[in-house]
Amino acid sequence: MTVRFPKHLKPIEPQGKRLLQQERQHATFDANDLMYHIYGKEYIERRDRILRILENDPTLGDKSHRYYNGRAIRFKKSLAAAKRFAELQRIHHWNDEDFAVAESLFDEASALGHGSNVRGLETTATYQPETETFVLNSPTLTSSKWWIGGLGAAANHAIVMARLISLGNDYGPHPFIVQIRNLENHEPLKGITVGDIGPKFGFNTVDNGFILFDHVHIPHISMLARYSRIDRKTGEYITPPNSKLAYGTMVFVRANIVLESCLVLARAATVAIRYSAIRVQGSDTSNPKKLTDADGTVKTIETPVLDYTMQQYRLFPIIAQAYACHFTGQQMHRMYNENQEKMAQGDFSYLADLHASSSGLKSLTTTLAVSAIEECRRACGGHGYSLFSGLGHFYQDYLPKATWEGDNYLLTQQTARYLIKTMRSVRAGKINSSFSAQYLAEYISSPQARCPFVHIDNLNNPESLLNAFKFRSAFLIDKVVYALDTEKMSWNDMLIEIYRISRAHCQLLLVSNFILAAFDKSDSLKPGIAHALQQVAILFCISTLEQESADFLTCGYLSPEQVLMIKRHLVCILKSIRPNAVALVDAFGLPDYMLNSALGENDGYVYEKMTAMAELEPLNQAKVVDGYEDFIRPLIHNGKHNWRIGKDGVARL
Ligand SMILES: Cc1cc2nc3c(=O)[nH]c(=O)nc-3n(C[C@H](O)[C@H](O)[C@H](O)COP(=O)(O)OP(=O)(O)OC[C@H]3O[C@@H](n4cnc5c(N)ncnc54)[C@H](O)[C@@H]3O)c2cc1C
Repeated sequence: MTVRFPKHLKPIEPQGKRLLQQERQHATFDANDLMYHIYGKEYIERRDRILRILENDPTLGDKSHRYYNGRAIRFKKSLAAAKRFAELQRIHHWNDEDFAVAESLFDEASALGHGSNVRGLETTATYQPETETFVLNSPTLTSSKWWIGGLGAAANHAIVMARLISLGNDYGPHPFIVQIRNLENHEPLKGITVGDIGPKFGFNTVDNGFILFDHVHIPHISMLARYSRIDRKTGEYITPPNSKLAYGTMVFVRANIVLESCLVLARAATVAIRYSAIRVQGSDTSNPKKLTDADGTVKTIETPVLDYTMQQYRLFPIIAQAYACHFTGQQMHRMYNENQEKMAQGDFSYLADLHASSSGLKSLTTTLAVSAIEECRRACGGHGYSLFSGLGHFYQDYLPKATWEGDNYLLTQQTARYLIKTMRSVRAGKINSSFSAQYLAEYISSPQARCPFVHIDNLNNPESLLNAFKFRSAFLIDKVVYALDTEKMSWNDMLIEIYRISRAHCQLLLVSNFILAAFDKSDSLKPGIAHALQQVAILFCISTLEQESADFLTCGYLSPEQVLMIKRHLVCILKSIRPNAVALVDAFGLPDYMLNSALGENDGYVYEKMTAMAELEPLNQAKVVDGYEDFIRPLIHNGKHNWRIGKDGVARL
């Protein structure tokens, strides 16, 4: 006997499906048009083709088990999923892009899906010309590699970063590919201590591992030697043609992280916006909600929480951030490709700017995405805390993005170092064509500039908004340069400001790319879409301005009156975006299979899905819980002298 909800009960009217339909009817543009614009037809066709395969697959089709199982079962299922992915790749001839799309749709980190790149500080790889082997050794407990994805239980090989030592010289960290387990029985090879690091906040379907090496010999060919190598016979170190080449790859990885941040922001926003359109609470007496029935009668209903300005203030900027990250990620990919072409011709002039910006953008966009998931969870009220919201595991698994691929605070130092250097060059009269050098030069030529906003309409001018962000960033950089060079402050004393200048520069990049995509190319867009995107771009600028108003006031570019005007205008923009809120998240085109959320799915059957999922809860698979006889009954029956139980089971005094 299991716990079941009475089948005849329905949610109170109006139901979620109708409310979402009404939202969609009121939008000023077609969400599909915008979806095709942002992703392109080819991507959507590819995604839909792969989605059909995944949804119908016996191993990958059903994600419901994720909510009810502990680590051991989920880990085993993730191994099965990884195996199935490999089979599907073979069966359907998926290329790398297909595979990446499939992984993003399945959306659960899996043991086999993650290679590991190991940062080694103390581990050494000492070359022995006489045996033509490197000797891998971990001299201390702290040299143990930790956190390596897929290593704990599954991997047979690892890429190990170790300090390369040859002929008595230490050449610093280099990568080696090392077999770690026996391919017959999966036991660790001699001299290798390897295992799982234990449970984590999230990401528990991945076996992050530790490893130690005790004088393990690996052949000469194990060293990954694209850029630098060791002569097999003599042990001589042969240096890379250009040490900067590896930075190009980092830019590529970070461009993908920015695009992924878009997906994360979009996913959290989709759940929270759709649910907020369905969730009704109280009534906005100044503007009661009306709903038109099929027969034309107009009824007043409770207010969907999405109509409350505070909900809009919390959620609409997240939609805007998602679009900003999308256009910036695309722009980074374009610049990465351009840079690769230039580097192939020996021109490295783009690289420093691109690398610095990519570091700061990784930090900013993943920080935005982490806080957006939590904000969206809270915006869903109590149900946001249920795993059925689809936000819980998603949040837990996304959190480490703020730490890996460069800790988000540490990374900003790379960006700031470049910006500081560029400011010094520009002050010395050396101005190049990079975006950074250009806006720093503008500031130096006019450090007393003030914002020209006098009327609320001026706040819709993208050019003026962009100038405000340029001025604020340049001002902050200039002040840090002054503090370091003239006041002789230490780098450590300036770390807080250093973080701020990276943040300011990267917010400027997001603003600039979004404005470019929404305004400069608007001729190629359908008018409805262009207008909607432009509103969202303005919202992004204004809400960021409002959040960072302390900086804009400090630099003197904005006056307190202008900041007040911005705050008031923000409420107007929220109102103007309100009719398009659901369409704007629909345009992200995230399939239900990926959202895996009772609150956020496309059809709006929130309460039906919550109850159906509650029925699957293991505790509900019996009407009387396991443990009743041992732990609950003795407690209750302790006081039995005070009461009696009737035949109907009802207690009476
Ligand atoms: C889920 C997960 C999976 C991972 N998977 C892998 C993997 O597959 N392969 C792999 O190699 N690694 C992996 N890692 C490790 C990850 O890359 C590192 O944890 C990350 O780079 C941060 O380094 P750390 O832990 O040494 O932090 P630390 O450098 O010790 O940082 C601790 C704190 O000190 C601050 N700090 C450190 N140095 C400075 C400084 N110079 N100035 C100012 N502040 C500073 C940081 O901002 C941070 O707040 C994974 C981590 C996690 C959480």
